[in-house]
Amino acid sequence: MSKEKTFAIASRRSPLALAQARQIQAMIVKAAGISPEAAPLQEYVSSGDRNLQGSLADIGGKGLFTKEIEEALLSGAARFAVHSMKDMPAESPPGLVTAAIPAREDPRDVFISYIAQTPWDLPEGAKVGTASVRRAAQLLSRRPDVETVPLRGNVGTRLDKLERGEAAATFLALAGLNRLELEGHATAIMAIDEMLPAVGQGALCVQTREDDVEAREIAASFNCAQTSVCVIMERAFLTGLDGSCRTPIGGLAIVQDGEVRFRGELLSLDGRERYVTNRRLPYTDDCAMAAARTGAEAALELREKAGPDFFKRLMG
Ligand SMILES: NCc1[nH]cc(CCC(=O)O)c1CC(=O)O
Repeated sequence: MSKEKTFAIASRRSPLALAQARQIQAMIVKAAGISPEAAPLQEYVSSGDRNLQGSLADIGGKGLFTKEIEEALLSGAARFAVHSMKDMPAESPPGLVTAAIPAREDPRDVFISYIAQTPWDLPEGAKVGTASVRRAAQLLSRRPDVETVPLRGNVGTRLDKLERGEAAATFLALAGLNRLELEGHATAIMAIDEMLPAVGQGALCVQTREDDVEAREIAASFNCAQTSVCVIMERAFLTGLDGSCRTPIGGLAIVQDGEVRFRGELLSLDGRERYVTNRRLPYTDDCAMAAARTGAEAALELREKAGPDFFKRLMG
């Protein structure tokens, strides 16, 4: 491939975003046979990173962390963008596509605390810091006595806040800790049936302009077919329920023994209501459409289980 061309990669400026972008940079360099200088990282400060007060749900939900980067792609300033799949809105903005979903990192959450080994042996009434309505509801469903308090900021900031005693414990995605080589901070890894991860957790989204055939071809070479199918199923599930970030929703698909195995759950904010669905689909080379259908059906099942007033109660 041509050595004159540059393939700038747009990323958020947080340490995690940059670590993710560097991983993708290595894949691009290898796939395109270019030098790292031909695929420089470009850093952007997103509106989500600038407004760290309040809860994520209050300041505008999904899309918050991706807008500036998408503009860089559309203007041609960058050829690739790297995002956490978990932070991506349901639909691609006009003119952009998801060109690759590389192999997923560990999707599980970890528990971090200086005073307890697991969430189940926290002292009564302990303050647990999390800005995630999902993690809060999942915790409260089994530990209704604990108090959840907001804990915001990037991974490093949250670890610092915990150390300073702003909360007795917190939860973080293991994928993020692994990418930052901070996994030593984990006190315990949460089992999937204790804390079902967020849809897309641990997966990355490599975005390009729709008409950038060259960039799309490079990205396609490191797409992971299995991860893509899993993410398609999970995101169809999320879209079928609510993509706003304001509803406690977990969803994870895994390819195992020739099947895509999906588990999804919907909770009330206080964790007292919890609705679960499990699905299986034979895994084939062309099961993406069926995966999307399965995810949507799972969402419909939970809508029916939760009842017509569930979302009204949630907001009210
Ligand atoms: N919402 C922020 C965010 N987006 C992606 C990750 C972790 C990495 C991943 O899930 O791929 C995190 C931090 C966290 O939840 O601990």
